[in-house]
Amino acid sequence: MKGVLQIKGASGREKKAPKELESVLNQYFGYSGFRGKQLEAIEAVLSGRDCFCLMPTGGGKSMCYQVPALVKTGIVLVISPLIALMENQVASLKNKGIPAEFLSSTQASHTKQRIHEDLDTGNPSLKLLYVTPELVATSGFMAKLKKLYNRGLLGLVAIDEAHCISTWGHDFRPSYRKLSSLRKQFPDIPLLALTATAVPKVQKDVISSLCLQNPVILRASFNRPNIFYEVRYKDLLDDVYSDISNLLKSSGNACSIIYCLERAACDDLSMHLSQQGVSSAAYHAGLNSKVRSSVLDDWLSSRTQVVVATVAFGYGIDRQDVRIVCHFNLPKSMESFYQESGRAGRDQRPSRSVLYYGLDDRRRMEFILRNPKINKAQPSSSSNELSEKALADFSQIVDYCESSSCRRKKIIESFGEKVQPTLCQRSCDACKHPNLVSSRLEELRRVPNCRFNKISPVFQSSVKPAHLDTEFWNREDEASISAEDISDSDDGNEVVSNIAISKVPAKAGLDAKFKALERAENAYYQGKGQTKQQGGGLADKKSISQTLRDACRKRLLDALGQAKLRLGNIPCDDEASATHLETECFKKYEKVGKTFYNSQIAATVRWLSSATSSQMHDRLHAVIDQTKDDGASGSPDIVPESPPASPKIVGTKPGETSNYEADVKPQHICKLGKRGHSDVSTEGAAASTGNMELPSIPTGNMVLPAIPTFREFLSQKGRDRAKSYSNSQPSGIRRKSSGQVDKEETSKRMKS
Ligand SMILES: Nc1ncnc2c1ncn2[C@@H]1O[C@H](COP(=O)(O)OP(=O)(O)OP(=O)(O)O)[C@@H](O)[C@H]1O
Ligand SMILES: [Mg+2]
Repeated sequence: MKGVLQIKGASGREKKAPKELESVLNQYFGYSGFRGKQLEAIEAVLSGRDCFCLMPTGGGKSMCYQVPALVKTGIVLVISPLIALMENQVASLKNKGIPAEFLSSTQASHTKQRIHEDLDTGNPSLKLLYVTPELVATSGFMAKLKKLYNRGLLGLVAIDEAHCISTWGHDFRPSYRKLSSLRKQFPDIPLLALTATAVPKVQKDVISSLCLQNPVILRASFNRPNIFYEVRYKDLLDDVYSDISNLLKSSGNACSIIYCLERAACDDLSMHLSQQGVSSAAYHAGLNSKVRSSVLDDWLSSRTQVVVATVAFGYGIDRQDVRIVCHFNLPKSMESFYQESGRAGRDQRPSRSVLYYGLDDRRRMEFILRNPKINKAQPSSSSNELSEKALADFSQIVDYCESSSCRRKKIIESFGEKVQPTLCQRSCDACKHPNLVSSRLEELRRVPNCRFNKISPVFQSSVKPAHLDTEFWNREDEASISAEDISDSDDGNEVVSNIAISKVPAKAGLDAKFKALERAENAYYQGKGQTKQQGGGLADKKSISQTLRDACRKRLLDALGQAKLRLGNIPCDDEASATHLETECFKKYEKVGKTFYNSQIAATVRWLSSATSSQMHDRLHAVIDQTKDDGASGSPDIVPESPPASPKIVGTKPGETSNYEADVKPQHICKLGKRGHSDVSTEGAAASTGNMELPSIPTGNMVLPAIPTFREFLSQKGRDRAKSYSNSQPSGIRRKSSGQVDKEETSKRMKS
């Protein structure tokens, strides 16, 4: 290699004048001066000190160990979390004529052998060696390092992405914890810990976990002044796909990254963008490595404008001129968001971060985060603690989106840094267009509450969501590390990566997803020690208790009393009628369980609040007949009112038109018994929720609450939302037609 400055002794002080260091920077990297804390970090390790260096994403942390490698005796060992990251840096160093290699199971054995042979020589040619934390933990590799150290050939150990060592960090990696022995193994070799994303608690944790001794602590500001931050609200957009594609088109084919939570969403969005004329490709761990590297190559060489990716597209992607980073789904924490959005504008030129906030996305992420796998590497942490922490981290992102105050300030303060009020200079949407942001948030608040709060038992469960296909960590890369490289690896316990692994193919149709949903629901009940309805009895928790039945009968009795007040005398015994109605509900749903039973009771109460006399008569005829037969009532026969002209909606207020009228489907028509007595079809065991209005069943002159199928239940919910959302929208706001919302929301829900 050309002109490396040779200095005696790997350890100890090897001070260099800043001018000399600058000339090395210029000679090898072509940069005229150091950025941020680079020089201080380099000087610290050259003086033999441990150093903790916190610099923003794209701040140039790599230089803090690359320059020392060129001026220091011995090899710089770089510990890095991902093979992709190592490959990328090694290739770029080699291009500059700097002898660098990485060791991983992905390399051919002859390459590995060549590297090992070089390390074994008295004077290795290598200046930088990149390895995974798993490899460092193996006894074989540690022995090799010891040999290097004993021969005075280990110059510096750099731990990149050092926040991975902390369980409080956003990408905790159990194998990083093994690095705590480095300080003891190599007492006089400087350790350099580098990270962009560490709150004060994580900073302390990193320093103590690595046992850094009297380290030089360098903290640059987290501020990325060249990034404009913006949030867009999916629920207020006509068409999020068009919005994104317009955004990308208006940027003039700029290089961009879009992050999605799920693989299927990447494929889907990439397809939509391509259809709308944006050059894009999907990238996720579900694609084979050939496809992934060709996607990456095309993007790096500008043949593709946009990569639509999961977090698999992350560390190590060092394209300097990324102009836009979009989040199509919510990131899981502010740290993840900062890392990901920080991939924009590494060349320090103006760039954008656009986060698409959706209420459904929020619920989905909350569900995922509620289900962390117990991390055995941390016996003190219960799954509840982990989940609480994850939810607390996530709430910062929700706050970022749902607040009208400066986005930049929110980001920076989340890392514990104080912010001057004048810092932003209108470089976020909230500072640039405060009125617009406030009014959008107002609109968002008018989106029905149920979107925030109503979560089905499935989504609250502690079971693994079989229908989710998310990526929080690049598993593929980890999986590619062979047993040879991983000694006693505990990555199987990794918290973040195990949260959701799909068993449903990404492109599974709606039916498959329904089935998966049902399976998840079954698993939920099993997880609760309960048996779902299939063919038999219910375990205690799900069964309909006598107390519940009595309470429901009382509820029906009250509703019946109100109905009688409204309609005048109806010749039926109240107690018997309430019992009759309750028994109907019970018979229908005793095998299914109390959720459906409760819903049916609620539907019946609503029916009682709007039924006509003739409808009451028809439904309660058995009780009325009995009353008459018993001679308990001397009232004359009821003269039925005219049947409703069109099917009515149970619970619809007088004068209110409904979207449902046209939707009553033939399969719902009840079989009529004698005198119009209904026998509601039990097809599809599902029911309304307490606040859902369901289509009634027209049966001649009678209207009964319908029992929708599971599918209808979901699409009804969509219609319901669309209706109240459109009611809540001020005129002039663009909105979807209810049918459109219905279709989209149902399919969105199913995608989740
Ligand atoms: N002094 C400098 N002057 C100009 N460009 C620099 C300088 N130092 C580094 N860079 C460039 O900045 C880019 C980002 O550097 P680097 O990858 O080291 O950032 P990082 O801090 O490690 O970011 P991340 O946190 O995302 O890993 C690289 O392309 C690098 O070559
Ligand atoms: Mg880096």
